Amino acid sequence: HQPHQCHLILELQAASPQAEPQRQPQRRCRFCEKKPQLRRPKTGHAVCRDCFFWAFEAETHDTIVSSRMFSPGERVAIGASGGKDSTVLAYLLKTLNERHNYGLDLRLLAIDEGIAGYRDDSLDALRRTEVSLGLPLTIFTYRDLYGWTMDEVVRAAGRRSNCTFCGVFRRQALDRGAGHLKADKLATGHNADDVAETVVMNLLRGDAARLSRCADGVTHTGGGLPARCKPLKYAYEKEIVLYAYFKRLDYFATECLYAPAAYRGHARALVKDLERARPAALLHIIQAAEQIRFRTDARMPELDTCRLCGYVSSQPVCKACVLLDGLNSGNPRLAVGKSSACSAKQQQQRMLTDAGRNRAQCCGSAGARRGCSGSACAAAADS
Ligand SMILES: Nc1ncnc2c1ncn2[C@@H]1O[C@H](COP(=O)(O)OP(=O)(O)OP(=O)(O)O)[C@@H](O)[C@H]1O
Repeated sequence: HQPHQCHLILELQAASPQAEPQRQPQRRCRFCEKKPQLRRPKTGHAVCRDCFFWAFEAETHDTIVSSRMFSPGERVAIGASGGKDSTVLAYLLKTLNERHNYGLDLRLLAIDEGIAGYRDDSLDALRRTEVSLGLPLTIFTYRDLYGWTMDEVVRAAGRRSNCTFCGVFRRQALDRGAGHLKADKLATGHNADDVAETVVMNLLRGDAARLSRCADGVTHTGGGLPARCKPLKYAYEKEIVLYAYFKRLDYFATECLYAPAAYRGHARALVKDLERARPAALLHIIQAAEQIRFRTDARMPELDTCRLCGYVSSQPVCKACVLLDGLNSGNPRLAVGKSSACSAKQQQQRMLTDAGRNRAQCCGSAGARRGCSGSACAAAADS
């Protein structure tokens, strides 16, 4: 485990019953006769290691069953980065699939964004997980899908907007990867902290459309894409770290070299603060978001398909294609910036005209086979 994760473990151990003189030390685990080894960050219960495993696994099973996340016979692509959340997710899905006979065909799906010294190392950890869990791993790279690595994007666009590029590309890359694997579902390791942050962020942005679905355990993207599932949506990040630690799971613990997005950082700090004051706050934020109902006449964006790459989009041209166009035309910042509705429309119109011309000149439907890296051709290659 890397230093910052060890720090978290020490912090958690410091909060354990043995180390807390002012609290009455508990002699017995909350659920059995054994000595407690930790205090659960989520519930405050003093528990032994085995009962912690049992509770954590039972809660994940309950999340899966209560939201009817999977059906027997489905192929599930697990978005796996080699980090703690997705490593725990892969381990849990394999364990629960066998224990409860879900009947799922599990695959590991990784996206290599091309960040030297970060993703290459985490993929090494993931390859070890592939072997230890015996789940087949497929890796897609930004370089192959978009013609750019994130290191190159950062060199071209600077560090201010790197999370925008990376997030938009990764979302689509995971959809494309899952489509390639013919997966029915795409499971990700988003945990309770991630979901609570997203709820707060969407609330602060006044983004009603995203707020209405960001706390759902299963989200249907439409357009023939596999539904996205979050089996760890009620699992606290601290408990995921403890679970991985006690199970001795092999994962890569370093943060991305390109700092996290500024705005999400505010939401994260706020949520962590609230959790410190009252641990149940995370769950309450998620449960509150699940209950929100929108007026039936509220205008929601209508989902369609991008006319360039064929993936789901609420605009004629999707965000990934717009960002890619900015990079390829040497104007990456323009693509990220908040352009007026009018100039955004003009840019999309120009892209559609250019794409029509290019396709007629070089690609057609056979373009993908000839190695064109344009997004329209990449989509044709996928389909
Ligand atoms: N490069 C990737 N390849 C495949 N899946 C990914 C990748 N990056 C993120 N994901 C999926 O999205 C989830 C949330 O991503 P996020 O960027 O928040 O990472 P994280 O919280 O560090 O998770 P992890 O600990 O799994 O890396 C991950 O748990 C994983 O399922």
